[in-house]
Amino acid sequence: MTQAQANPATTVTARNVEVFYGDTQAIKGIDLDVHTNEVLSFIGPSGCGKSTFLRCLNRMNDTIAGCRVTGSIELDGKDIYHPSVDEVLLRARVGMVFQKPNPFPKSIYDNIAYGPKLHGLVERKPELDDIVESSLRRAGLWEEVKDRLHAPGTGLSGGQQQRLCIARTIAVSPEVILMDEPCSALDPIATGIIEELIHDLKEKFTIVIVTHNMQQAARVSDRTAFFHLGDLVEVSPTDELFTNPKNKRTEDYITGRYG
Ligand SMILES: Nc1ncnc2c1ncn2[C@@H]1O[C@H](COP(=O)(O)OP(=O)(O)OP(=O)(O)O)[C@@H](O)[C@H]1O
Repeated sequence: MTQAQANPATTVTARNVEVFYGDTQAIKGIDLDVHTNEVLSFIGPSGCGKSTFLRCLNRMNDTIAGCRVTGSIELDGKDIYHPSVDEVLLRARVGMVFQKPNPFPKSIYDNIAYGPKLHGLVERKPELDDIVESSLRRAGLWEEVKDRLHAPGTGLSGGQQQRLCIARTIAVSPEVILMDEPCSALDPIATGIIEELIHDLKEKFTIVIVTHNMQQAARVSDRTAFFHLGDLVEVSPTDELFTNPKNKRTEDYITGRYG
């Protein structure tokens, strides 16, 4: 085993994270490290807290009335819940792609250009053009849209729209990309394209993906975390989790005994 495998660099460190919606506890005392440049999948039965925990990682739960998060989450060793943290900047560093593609009602170009302009990442139009092109290329969409950059993003197919949303996330150079069931609204071909893209993206980004689909977790992720009733039951290298789970609850889930 190499040193890098023995001690992988960690981008996100979560300790004793609990989440409450009003008086109801959705997440119980979760400890988890997200390793740099890995793809980490969250799996588990509906309602087990995958999306809730994912949203803790860029403070999206702050936008939900009555939702309370306790414990600590650090990004590169810094507390993301510290009062001095600007949530807009945090969400640029920890970007998010949602279940349903949600391009802005703007042109393809402006969908990508919006974030870099908002965050003052560019001063001149040629630099912006470069970011738009490189983000679309990285998201595997450039060849399909390069001749219609000023057409509406909402005019693209569902799979193209999801790649546009990924390009929009990439355009502000995040460290982490959170994906909440990014393929659930897509057909199998579009899903395959996104899965290949996830594989390519991990070279540059750290990716955490919630998926309902165990085959998808097996295909795309380096490690998989199994959630059940608000607990993080097990996190293991993906092949180990599916072939040799450590926990009986994980085994019951992957063998289809519930879920
Ligand atoms: N906005 C909310 N207000 C109140 N309760 C919520 C809210 N969002 C989620 N919950 C509750 O928190 C628990 C965890 O839900 P969450 O959506 O995180 O689970 P999940 O594992 O992502 O489920 P699914 O796979 O069905 O998307 C559930 O009991 C759910 O009902």
